[in-house]
Amino acid sequence: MVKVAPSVLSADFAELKKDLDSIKNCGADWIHYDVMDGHFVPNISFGYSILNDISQVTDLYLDVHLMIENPMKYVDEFIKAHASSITAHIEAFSNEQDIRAFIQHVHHHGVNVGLSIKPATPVDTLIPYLDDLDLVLVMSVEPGFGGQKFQEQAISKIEQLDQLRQERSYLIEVDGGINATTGMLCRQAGADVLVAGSYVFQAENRKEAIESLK
Ligand SMILES: O=C(CO)[C@H](O)[C@H](O)COP(=O)(O)O
Repeated sequence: MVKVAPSVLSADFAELKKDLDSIKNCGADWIHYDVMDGHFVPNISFGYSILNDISQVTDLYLDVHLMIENPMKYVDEFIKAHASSITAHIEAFSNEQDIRAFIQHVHHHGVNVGLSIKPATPVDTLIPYLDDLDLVLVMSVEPGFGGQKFQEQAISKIEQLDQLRQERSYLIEVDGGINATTGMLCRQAGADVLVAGSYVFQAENRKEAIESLK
């Protein structure tokens, strides 16, 4: 069954513990944690200290999505803050050696590792690394903000990633503009994890929203 990963970017930060408990009770599988630095994307969110606090009050899988320049500079802080997986953007690296070093480093610490692609980045850029990844994150909006419209080209990317893998060697995750309709299209294309921010957190009934994605 598909996993649902509500993005805490859309949570009420003054009521974070309450919101985390609410999405767990409503059937969320993972927490998606969007880290934005104001450079790689034009928005600033939160860092590793808040992740560490969250890790003390939930047992949900902590799916960290780094939308930052120089991911290697901060990765140890997110490992120490109990990330379950750490995904960085392939566009944030300047060469293949740095990408391989990042993957090896995260794995060395027993944490799952992923690479993400922006809407304009082709799946082919990921091919050299796929055998070493636990997760591939397809952005279906331009990273930076919640509440944007789903970009359809994500579907063919998910299909391509599904064809490239054997025995679900890596999970395919999709993020941005996910609701019951777009979520269904992504599932049919082969997605395993649906990130949903506004659709879950702004729903009148979060349980129904999460169930509609599953
Ligand atoms: O990574 C993100 C933005 O960069 C968010 O996770 C994503 O946009 C989810 O929000 P929504 O479901 O409201 O589109």
